[in-house]
Amino acid sequence: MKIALVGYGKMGKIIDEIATKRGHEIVARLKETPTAENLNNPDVVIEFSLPEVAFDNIKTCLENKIPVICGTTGWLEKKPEIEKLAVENETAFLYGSNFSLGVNLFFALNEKLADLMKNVDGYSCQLEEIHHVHKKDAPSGTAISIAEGIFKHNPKFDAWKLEETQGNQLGIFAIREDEVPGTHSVFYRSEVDEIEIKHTAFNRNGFALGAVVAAEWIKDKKGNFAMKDVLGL
Ligand SMILES: NC(=O)C1=CN([C@@H]2O[C@H](COP(=O)(O)OP(=O)(O)OC[C@H]3O[C@@H](n4cnc5c(N)ncnc54)[C@H](OP(=O)(O)O)[C@@H]3O)[C@@H](O)[C@H]2O)C=CC1
Ligand SMILES: O=C(O)C1=N[C@H](C(=O)O)C[C@H](O)C1
Repeated sequence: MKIALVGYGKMGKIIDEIATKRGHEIVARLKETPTAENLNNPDVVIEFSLPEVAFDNIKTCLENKIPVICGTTGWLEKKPEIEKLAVENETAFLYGSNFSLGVNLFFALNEKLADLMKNVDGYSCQLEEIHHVHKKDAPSGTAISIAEGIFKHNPKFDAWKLEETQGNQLGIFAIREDEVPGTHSVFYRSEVDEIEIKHTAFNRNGFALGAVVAAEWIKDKKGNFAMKDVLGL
């Protein structure tokens, strides 16, 4: 398969190595705005860039009828527009706040726990994410997905906010520390105990492998997808 990498920073470089080992050809490695010319006719684009450029980058790819796998976080208020473009251009789009298998299992576990806790009194809920100091957005895209998983099952919450939980707003502590690749926790605390579920990434390889697997999966599809479709979760 021919893959164009849009964004060639920490993630783009690891995706390059993994995709090449899996037999794919990398036809573009872009640190700038993609165009029909510099994309070099790929089967799929994998987009890991910056929050402020992701929307325009994805739009250009979809308008050129190229399927896009996007891992860039921090631009999601415009996702409905992108999903419309994927349909109008008869191509495919998949956004994942986190492409690792472990986090996608964690998302499912979080929803199960949220469903159990919805009728239990006496527990407060709080999220925490820890990332490296270079991260541009807060809270992380993964923390937002975890919060949305809780909203789906527990009607006590319908919005998130940074810091502490308050009323219907689920709190997310966003901590920036050294070179931490990504740690996410959900806490339910009562006066007598605490339940914690936690995912810790040891490095970025799981994110990169998931993005390549998603690119292999989406190649001949049309429409809008999520990582749970790829993994059958
Ligand atoms: N979904 C997931 O599983 C994961 C998502 N992420 C997310 O992916 C994104 C990228 O992460 P990471 O690789 O660590 O970030 P980096 O900052 O290391 O890389 C960003 C890259 O984008 C390049 N860039 C700048 N402007 C443009 C442009 N207009 N078009 C294309 N590329 C451009 C930068 O170039 P230059 O260096 O020249 O500025 C750089 O190469 C972040 O939003 C992060 O949160 C990260 C890990 C996992
Ligand atoms: O910026 C990162 O590094 C990461 N970003 C994603 C996010 O915002 O959730 C995924 C992962 O946690 C690493």
